[in-house]
Formats: sequence, C-alpha cells, structure tokens
Amino acid sequence: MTDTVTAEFRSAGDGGLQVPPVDLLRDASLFLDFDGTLVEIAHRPDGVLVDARLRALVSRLVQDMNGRVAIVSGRPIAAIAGYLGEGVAISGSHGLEMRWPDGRERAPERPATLDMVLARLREFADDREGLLVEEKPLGVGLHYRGAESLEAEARELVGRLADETGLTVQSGKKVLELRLAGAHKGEAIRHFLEGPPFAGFRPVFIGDDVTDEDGFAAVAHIGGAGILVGDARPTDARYRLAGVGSTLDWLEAACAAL
Ligand SMILES: O=P(O)(O)OC[C@H]1O[C@H](O[C@H]2O[C@H](CO)[C@@H](O)[C@H](O)[C@H]2O)[C@H](O)[C@@H](O)[C@@H]1O
Repeated sequence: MTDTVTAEFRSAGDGGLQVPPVDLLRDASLFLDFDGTLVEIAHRPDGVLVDARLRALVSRLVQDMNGRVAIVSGRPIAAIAGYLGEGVAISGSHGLEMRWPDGRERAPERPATLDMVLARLREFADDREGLLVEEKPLGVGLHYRGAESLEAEARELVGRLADETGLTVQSGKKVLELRLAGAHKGEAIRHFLEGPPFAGFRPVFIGDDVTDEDGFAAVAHIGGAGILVGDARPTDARYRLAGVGSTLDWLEAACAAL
C-alpha cells in the first residue's frame, strides 16, 4: 500500500457513508463494476490501465470466495475478458449479456437499428472535434469527454434517435449510450444470485457511476450492501470508498480477512 492511497482509504468516511468493514466479504457474493471502480477513468475507453496487481487481486478473490465474484459492467463481456481474463463471471452491456462461472452465456440478438444509429452518430462525430463513437455489440456510445461543450447537442441527437428506434438512452461519465432496453445491472445481479455459486450469499456490489445505482438498489433490497466509489452523492449504497486506489486497497484487505 502506498502512503497516498492509504490516506485516501482512511479519509473516505465522510458524506454520511462510512468505509465498509473489512470483514464485509465473509459469506458474501461479490459484484464489481469496472471503469471508475477497478480502473481509473481515462480520456478514451481504450486508454484504461489494467496492471498485474488488479489481475492478481481478481484471481485471488475468485479463488478465496469459491467463485462468488462477477464483474458487472457497461462494457461488453469480450472487452472485460480481454482485460481480466476468462476466470471470472461477467455481465456486460449494462446487464444485457451474462456469462456464468460454468461458461454458460446468454445475450439477446443485436437490434438491426443499431447499424443506422452507429452511422448517424459517426456522421455527427466526424464533423465535431473531440467526440468519439464506441461501437458495442448491443449499443453505441457517444463520448464527449474531449468536447464537453457539445454535451447538449449530443443529448438532443441521442434523444431523437432513441425516439426513432425505441432504443434506450444510458447516460454515464461523459458518455451517452443508445442500447437495447430490457436489462440493467440490478437485474444482472439478481440473475447471478438465482443459482450457484452465488445463491444464498449476501450480495455486495461496488460501483461508481449513476448506472451502478440499479445495482445498489438491488443488493439493498435483498439484504446486501452497496459500496459507492468516489464523491458522496444521493445513493442507495450503504458505504463509500474515496477512489479506485482505496477500493483496491480495501479489496486486498477484505480478501485477506476472509
Ligand atoms: O459499467 P462500467 O464498467 O463502469 O462501464 C461504463 C462505461 O465505461 C467506459 O466509459 C467510461 O470509461 C472510459 C475509460 O475510462 C472513459 O473514457 C469514459 O468517459 C467513461 O464513460 C466504456 O467506454 C463504456 O462502454 C462503458 O459503458
């Protein structure tokens, strides 16, 4: 642990939410968001850094929690598996895709309207510097981190495309996504909890973004606990950690306390 990260870890218990107790993962099923929770937010989606420490931590959690660990991300399963390997269960695309620990997978068909939406967003971004279009199997992301003044214009277009296609708008950190409706992170967590190895264990979900609130609400409803990563805000999470560094420190400590 570095001094800086340890200081951040210790100072997180303000804003009404405390740092989670280190024994929280005992008899728990653990669900982890990816961007902003396990890796720092980067300027571009392909700019995130996944190092040996994170890969080792995820492997150790999977092993020591007898497989009761899943990544629950807005990214596609293939992207998460590319970063963290195949040894962990994954829900991708904001709950639309599911991959269980035994390798079973479930995902809906890609909607035909996505190709048209992709083309319209690319055309929009090509004319405006700083915007970036992310193609995903069940959605399209329009990132405005490099052009924040264009947010309102981007929102207007994305809203119009949602009305035209019936796709749903998913807002995130400096991103607007159009994606197939009908799932969210809370539902993905409930699906995992229906069967082995997750069923019967208290759910803990760690996330940072507004898209993670569905997960916090779901675990709270089932008697588990959410952990918000980052600044305090109105939330259904019960605990808070200050940032990615303190989250990795806490996970290592919690794993050692199993
Ligand atoms: O549910 P998550 O695992 O948190 O994924 C949410 C979205 O994360 C990615 O976008 C965000 O992270 C990027 C890299 O740090 C950043 O550049 C971007 O501004 C953020 O919105 C990813 O690109 C999306 O597909 C995910 O839905």
